Amino acid sequence: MNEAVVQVRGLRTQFGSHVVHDGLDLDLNRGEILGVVGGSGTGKSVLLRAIVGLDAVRAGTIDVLGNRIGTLSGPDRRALEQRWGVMFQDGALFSSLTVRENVEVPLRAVPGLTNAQCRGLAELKIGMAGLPWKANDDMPADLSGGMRKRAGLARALALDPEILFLDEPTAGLDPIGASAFDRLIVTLRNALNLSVFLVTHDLDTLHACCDRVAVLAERRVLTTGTMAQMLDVDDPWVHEYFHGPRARAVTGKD
Ligand SMILES: Nc1ncnc2c1ncn2[C@@H]1O[C@H](COP(=O)(O)OP(=O)(O)OP(=O)(O)O)[C@@H](O)[C@H]1O
Repeated sequence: MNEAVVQVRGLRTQFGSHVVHDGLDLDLNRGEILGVVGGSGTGKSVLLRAIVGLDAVRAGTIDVLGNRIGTLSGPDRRALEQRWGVMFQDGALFSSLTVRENVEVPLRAVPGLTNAQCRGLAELKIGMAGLPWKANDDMPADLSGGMRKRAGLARALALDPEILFLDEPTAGLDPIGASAFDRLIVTLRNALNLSVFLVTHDLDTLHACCDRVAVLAERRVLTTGTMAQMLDVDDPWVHEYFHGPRARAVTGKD
């Protein structure tokens, strides 16, 4: 029996008169890597931001690890935030802090951790994200795009989260860097028993990482299933996406 660590029901989000989601339902099950795909502007990032409480919800409910988003007291909300990590598309690092200091930011909010413990834990997470120790003292501006993403991942892992939210983790990476990042996501999921909500356009990432895919279209989740199941979905966008030339290049099938 699947345990949903994220459960979205009847979600409606909108900015002014622009409705992004309407009646959207989605589950992220414990231990799975769920790929969230959809055309540009279908609301993948807004969905991620709504789940972690950064974008307002007009209707519907979002439960994360049994807690209803939008109803929690300050301390409960902060306690819940410590159980997830978010890696935004550009890494969202503080430009005036070193990589280690960036990763220390969430650790500093934990009562009882000494400076030395924060430092040690930050260095551990930076190593887990696949960065060399030399990167600890680098400023974000000194890093390549791929290294910045790994630094953002290290920060997302800082508090030993149960859920990892990744917004287009391989966007802008060269194919070798992207496939290394894909492998890292799977390795970390397996080692840390993470549940992963992964927004992506990258078909290679879907194939390499994802147990299930959710397709966003028409303001809701149009379909969910395995990559194999996506091949049989009778919808023009889904068909083009999973059977188009780029999909054939990934699978090697005509
Ligand atoms: N803060 C905001 N204010 C107004 N409109 C917004 C805001 N954030 C997002 N939107 C709009 O919501 C829609 C969905 O945006 P979102 O970034 O979630 O799309 P996406 O599916 O992630 O797109 P892409 O694949 O291009 O990154 C877009 O039309 C966008 O312009």
